Amino acid sequence: MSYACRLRHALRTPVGLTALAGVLALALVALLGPVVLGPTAERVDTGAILQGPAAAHLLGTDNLGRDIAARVVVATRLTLGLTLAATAIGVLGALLLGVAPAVLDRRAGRVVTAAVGVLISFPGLLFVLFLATVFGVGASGAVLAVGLAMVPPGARLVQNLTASVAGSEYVAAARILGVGRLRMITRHLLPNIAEPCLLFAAQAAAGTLVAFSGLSFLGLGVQAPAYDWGRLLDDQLDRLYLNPVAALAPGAAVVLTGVVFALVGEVLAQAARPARPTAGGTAAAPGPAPRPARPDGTLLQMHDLRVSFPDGRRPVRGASLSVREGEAIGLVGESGSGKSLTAQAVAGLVPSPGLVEAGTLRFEGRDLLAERPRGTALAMVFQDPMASLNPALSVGRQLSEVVEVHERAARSVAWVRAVDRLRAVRIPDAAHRARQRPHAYSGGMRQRAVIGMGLMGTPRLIIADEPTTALDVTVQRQVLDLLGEVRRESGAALLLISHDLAIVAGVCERVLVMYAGRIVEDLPVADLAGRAAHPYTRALIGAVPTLTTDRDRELATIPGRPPEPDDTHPGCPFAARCAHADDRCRTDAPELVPHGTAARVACWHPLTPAAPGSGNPIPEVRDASTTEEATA
Ligand SMILES: Nc1ncnc2c1ncn2[C@@H]1O[C@H](COP(=O)(O)OP(=O)(O)OP(=O)(O)O)[C@@H](O)[C@H]1O
Repeated sequence: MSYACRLRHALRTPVGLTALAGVLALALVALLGPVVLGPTAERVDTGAILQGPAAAHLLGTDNLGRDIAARVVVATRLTLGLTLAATAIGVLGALLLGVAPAVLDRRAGRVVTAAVGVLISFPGLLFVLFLATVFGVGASGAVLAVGLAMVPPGARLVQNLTASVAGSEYVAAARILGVGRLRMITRHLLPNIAEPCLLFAAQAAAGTLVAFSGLSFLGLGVQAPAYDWGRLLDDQLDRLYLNPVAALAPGAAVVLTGVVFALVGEVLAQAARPARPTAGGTAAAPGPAPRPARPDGTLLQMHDLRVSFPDGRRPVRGASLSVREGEAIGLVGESGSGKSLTAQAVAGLVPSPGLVEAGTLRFEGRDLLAERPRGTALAMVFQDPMASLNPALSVGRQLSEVVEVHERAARSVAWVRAVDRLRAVRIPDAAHRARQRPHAYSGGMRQRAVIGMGLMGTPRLIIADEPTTALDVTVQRQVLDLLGEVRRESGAALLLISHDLAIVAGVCERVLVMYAGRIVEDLPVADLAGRAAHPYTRALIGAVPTLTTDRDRELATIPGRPPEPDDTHPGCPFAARCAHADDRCRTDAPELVPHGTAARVACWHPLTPAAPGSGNPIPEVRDASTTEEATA
């Protein structure tokens, strides 16, 4: 549903109708008031000075005999005009300073954040009075003072909101897509923070009205002969006990208008509220023309990859792997072993302040430490499809954007391709569904849409990081089948990250086992059951439930815990949990070296192949029934 549709819907609610009536009434009074009652409000009548309420003068008269009711009505235009001008300054300033840290480079962003932090520490009222004095007494000085005083708290709010959106996967995906700063702000950041920002703007308008009236009341705002509600309040306050209605009327006008502003904010925010979804993501990166991969067909070449953080954590400690054209490789390991960071290092998505170093990190022959992967050659599918889809954009728009940005394709052409790709990933009624936003999709459909997004270009490698973990077991199989199909049809290679050996065994040809930031074994899937040589791989296999697992026995678990990412012990990281470890294992770390004809292992005491039939057969892909049995 478009914003206009949601706004129409919100306006039909009781709050919406009240807000609409209030806005219409204010607009009417502001437009027609000075025209109809202007002469009455200005007419001096020395014969009727300081009169109380009567039929001729509903709220009485002032010290020049002017009709107070007419003056309150006429003052509406100036009061609203000044309030809206100050609010516009405040909101614009808040948006500019609030979004800046997310799009500027890190140092400039920090300066802006620090400046806002300093400004916000001044009490608001003092800040207004200080600025009003700086800009001079008068309406324009007061507009600037009130507007600028609103900037620091607004900017802090926008900064916080932007930071949460900027950390999402769809923004990361857009960033490596090469989406420009302006587009990033208008398409990805602002639409997703619109709801709280609109509420803030409405509250700010109400606050501005009060602040403005306060300044005029203090004699720092509007100056005679001009008048707004604040000035009228000031004029009548000393007669509060003689003619209370004359003093209260401008105050009541301020309160009622503030209520209308608040209602308007609620309606706008309601219309901007994205129905909260769930999402995963696809990322593809920009770059020049394709370069052939290495002649031996190696697409991704990684040697001694290290990812570290300034706090001393070193979650990836020398991972080495290679992926050849069209190959499907599974990367398995316990939670925290560094699988995701390895994938993020390839895509250039390691979160700040993580440091990525490597002996070699090449994709299509291109050094990834120096340049980004080419165009749409690399597609990423993340775990949570909702986090990688922008909740404020239709799914079709998000897919089209990939080719609009990369191939400068016309919108209509990009849209046709988006619908086609959604159809390819079996989204039913794709033409209609493309116009919907992600919340209207089921979890499985979202993940399929994310895979479709990866297919908008010409991916040579798809990195799927736990793509089925967030999904219901019944749709896991569909998504895995789809990944396999996509790979066969597009010829792309697949790096499938999972903590679940069964999933990897069902989809991949080769398995890499990761432990404490290193690859400890690399072997064909067919060898998993009987020929795994690393004790850790054997233990992982032993922990996989199968259809023949005795339900009355507890599943095998690996005793002990993996080392923490800041652990500095020398030797094999698995030594403390390994039944075969000796002194050498505890002091020297083994390298990943060839083992047999088709495998590599990092172990001083690789195990000999298990006797035929004694290995734990890995079930193809755990489906709903197996999982239920396993957990029963
Ligand atoms: N942004 C970060 N800052 C500091 N440490 C981090 C950060 N991201 C990850 N780590 C550390 O790196 C370790 C490995 O993280 P990673 O996400 O790569 O593990 P994983 O094997 O993918 O595990 P999981 O299956 O749970 O996602 C984590 O345990 C954490 O200690």
